[in-house]
Amino acid sequence: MKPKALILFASGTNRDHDVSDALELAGAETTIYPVKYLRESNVDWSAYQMLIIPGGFSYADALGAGRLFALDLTAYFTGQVQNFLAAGKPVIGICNGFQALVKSGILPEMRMAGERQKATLTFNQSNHFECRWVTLKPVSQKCLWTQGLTALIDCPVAHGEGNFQVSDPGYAETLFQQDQVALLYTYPDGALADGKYPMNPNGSIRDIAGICNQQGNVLGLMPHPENNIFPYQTPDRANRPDHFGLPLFINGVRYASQS
Ligand SMILES: NC(=O)CC[C@H](N)C(=O)O
Repeated sequence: MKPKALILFASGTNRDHDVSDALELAGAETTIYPVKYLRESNVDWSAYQMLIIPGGFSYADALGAGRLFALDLTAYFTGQVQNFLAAGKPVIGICNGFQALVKSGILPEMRMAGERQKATLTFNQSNHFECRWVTLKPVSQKCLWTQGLTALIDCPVAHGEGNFQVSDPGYAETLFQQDQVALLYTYPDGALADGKYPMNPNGSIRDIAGICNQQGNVLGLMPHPENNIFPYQTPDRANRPDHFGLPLFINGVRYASQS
């Protein structure tokens, strides 16, 4: 049976159909629900095996990108989200979704009440919106989404607040040691970006493009692998035919169908 993916939509979300296409191509059945509808209905989230928080400009990025979407997750849907996390089901937040997962305290690890935030996503170092293609190296073997991926992924970024930073400089190293760094920004040949712009498009510490939680089921990433799933989407498809974003979604769907 195809695993069912629940895709959340808030006003201003715009990559919901893109991620839906990627997941369906990877073998899932998807439903896009406006959070407004979810608040007013009694949809049973436990009928879904995957939870997706897509990219966009939810609530016009008011008070900081992803912050109000984060409130949806922690205020309106606390129980459903906690159940998803506790069950170890695959969860992915892409770009605005990553911002929501970080600002809700779900990533990098579940934040307890009163605990200090260990990481954030802030304004790009360039001080402007970055819309460009980047190359990613999948790293984490703990993260179910990136486990076993060997090929680099080419895909676009499109964000103003994608600069991943940590409150304690040592914490970035901890994330590496705990195998929570899922994806890194690299040069097109896979060499680390080493902070160099534009390979690292936003100034993220240690070239971190995506992280997972300690359990490895929740992935958050700034770039958009869902926008490189068909050959015609790649600007350099003659030379780089093997750097699609689809394998990441196949991993998530495979895991969901086994559990
Ligand atoms: N593509 C996106 O999800 C963008 C996220 C957010 N609106 C930003 O600009 O940072």
